[in-house]
Amino acid sequence: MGVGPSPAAGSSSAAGSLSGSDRTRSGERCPASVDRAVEQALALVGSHSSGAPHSPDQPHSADQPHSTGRPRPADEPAAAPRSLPPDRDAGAAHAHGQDGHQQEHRQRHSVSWQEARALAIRAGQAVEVRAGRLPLDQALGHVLAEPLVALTDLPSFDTSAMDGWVVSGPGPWNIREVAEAGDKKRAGAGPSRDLGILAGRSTPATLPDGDAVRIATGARIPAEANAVIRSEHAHVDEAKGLLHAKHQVLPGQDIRPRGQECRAGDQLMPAGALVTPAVLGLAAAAGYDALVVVPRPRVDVLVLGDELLTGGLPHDGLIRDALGPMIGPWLRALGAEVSAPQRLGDDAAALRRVLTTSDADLVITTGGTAAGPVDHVHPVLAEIGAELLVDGVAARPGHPMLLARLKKETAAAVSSGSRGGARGGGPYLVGLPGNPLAAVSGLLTLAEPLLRGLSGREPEAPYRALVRDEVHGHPHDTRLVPVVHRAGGRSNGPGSGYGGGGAGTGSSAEYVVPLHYSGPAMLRGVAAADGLAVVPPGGVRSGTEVEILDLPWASAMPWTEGCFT
Ligand SMILES: Nc1nc2c(c(=O)[nH]1)N[C@H]1C(S)=C(S)[C@@H](COP(=O)(O)OP(=O)(O)OC[C@H]3O[C@@H](n4cnc5c(N)ncnc54)[C@H](O)[C@@H]3O)O[C@H]1N2
Ligand code: MOO
Repeated sequence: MGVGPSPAAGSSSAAGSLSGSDRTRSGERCPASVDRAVEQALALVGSHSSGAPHSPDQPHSADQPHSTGRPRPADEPAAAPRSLPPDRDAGAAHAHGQDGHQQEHRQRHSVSWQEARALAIRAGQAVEVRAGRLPLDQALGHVLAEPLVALTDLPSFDTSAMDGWVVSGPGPWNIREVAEAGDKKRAGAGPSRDLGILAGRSTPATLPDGDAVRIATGARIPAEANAVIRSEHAHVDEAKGLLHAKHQVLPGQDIRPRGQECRAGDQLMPAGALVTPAVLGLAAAAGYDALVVVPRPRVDVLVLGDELLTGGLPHDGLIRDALGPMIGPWLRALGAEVSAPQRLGDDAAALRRVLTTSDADLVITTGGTAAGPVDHVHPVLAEIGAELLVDGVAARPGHPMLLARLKKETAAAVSSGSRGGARGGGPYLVGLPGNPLAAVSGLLTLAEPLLRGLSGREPEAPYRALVRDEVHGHPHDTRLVPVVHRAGGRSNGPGSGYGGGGAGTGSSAEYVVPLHYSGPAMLRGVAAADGLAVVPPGGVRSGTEVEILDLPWASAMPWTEGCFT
C-alpha cells in the first residue's frame, strides 16, 4: 500500500474517535495498513476541536475555509475570516481587483461550480458521436451506441437446470437409456454407462409418459417431459429398472423454460450503457459477435512544470510529478483512452506545438493555469484562438480550472482529414490546476462530465448522502471535500448531535465522513477517500445532505466492503 502512517501526524484522537473497534461491522478485519491510512485521514472536521491534535490541513493550507460555526445565510455578508491564511487573503484580493490580469479572469469569467458542471455536460453533448462496430473482444469499456436487443430467446430452448433425470408423467418411471448413433464421443464412453441427454447433444424428440432419462444441466428437454429430478433427489431401483422420487415432483421443476430471461427482440441494455465484462457476456449469450459502440474518447495529457521529477526523492526545490502517474489512470477509469503523459516543462512553444497538433478528443493540461510568470496556459490558448468555455470556477480547491475548445483548424488531424479531435471539431481542453487536489477537483468538475458526453453517455444522476460532521464552508465558493462512506448504525456513528435525517436515529442510512489532509496540495485525504462531497458556500451542519461525486474506483476497491461501509 505504501501509505504508512507518520508517527508525528498520527492524529490519534481523530482515529480513536472513529475506530471504537478495528473491526468492520461485519466483523471482517480490514487490512491493517488500510486501517491506518484511512483512520489517519479519517477525522472529524470541527467537532474535535477540543483536545484534538492540530488539524493537518488547518490553518496552513490554502483551501482551509474559515469557520463560521454555522452555515451563513445567503444574504448575510461573509464575516471576516477568523483565521484566513495568507494565500487565501491573496486570492481574495485578486478577486477584488487589486492585481493584474488574473483578477480580470476571476472577475470576468468565474462561474459557479454548478454552472461549470452544466457547461461541461453541454460541451460533451454538443459533439456528434461516431459509432462503429467492434468485435466483442475489443468492445470492453466502450459505450453502446444502440440498444442491446436480444437476437434470440434466452434460454433458446427448454433446458434442464440440474443434473438428474427428466421424467414424463407420474412416477415411478421406467428408466430409458439414450442411444446416440454415430456419436464418437459417446461411443468412446463405453457401452456400459448411460450418460443420458447431454448439453449440446441431440435429444430424443419426445419422452413417453412414465419414462425417465438421465439428463445433464443445460441439456435440451424432450417434448412431453414435465419435470427434472435432481440426482440427489432420485432413487434408482437397478433390479426393476425404475426411478423413484424422494420428494414430491412439481410440474416444471428444475426446467428453465425457453424465453425465461428474454424473448428475441427484448431490449436488454439501453444505448449509452457502458460495455462491462457482464455486458459482453450478456451480448454473447444473446447472439452477438460484435457491438455497435461509441469509441472511448481519446485524451492527451500534458504535464507542465519545470520543477517536476519523474523519479527519486524531491531535492533542491524540485518535487515529484504526482499528476503524471495519476491523471491517465483516473481518466481510463472514467472510460477514456489515454496516451502516455507528455511532460512539457514550462515551455510555451512546446505547449503551443502540442495543442495545435493533437488529434485527441480532449487535451488535459496540468499546472500553469494561474497567472505566474511561467503559467503559459492562458496566453497560449489566447494565441491559438481557443474558445474559453469555462475560465475559472468558484470552487475550492481548483478555482483556476478551465475548459476550452481548440480551433478546428489548429488540430492536425482535421487538416489531414483523419478522424479529428473531438469527433470532427477541435479538441476540447481541460486545464487542471497544478496543485494535486485542485487537479482532482478539476477532473471531477469538468473532465468527468465532458468525457461522459463525448462517449455518448448520459450525465451521471446526482447522488446525495448525509454528512456525519459539520463541514466548514468557503464564504463564496463550493468546496469539494474528500469523504469516506460509512454505513449508519455503528455505535460510534452519528450521535445525538446529528442534525437531520434518519441516520441520526441509528438507522442504517449511509453517511459520509469528511477526511483531513484535504489541502489543495495534498493527496493523502483523497487517497483514502471514496468520494468528494460538494459543500456549498457557507458550509453545512452535521446531518445535512450533500451531493457526492463518487471516485470511479470506489466500488471496485477490494477493501471497500467491510472497511468503508
Ligand atoms: N496570485 C495567485 N496565485 C495563485 C492563485 C491565485 O488565485 N492568485 N491561485 C492558487 C491556486 S488556488 C492554485 S490551485 C494554483 C494553480 O496554479 P497553476 O495551475 O498555475 O499551477 P502551478 O503554478 O504550475 O503549480 C501549482 C503548485 O502545484 C505544484 N504542481 C504543479 N504540477 C504538479 C505535478 N504534476 N505534481 C505535483 N505538484 C505539481 C507546483 O509545484 C506548485 O506548487 O495557483 C495558486 N496561485
Ligand atoms: O484553491 Mo486552489 O484552486 O489551491 O486549488
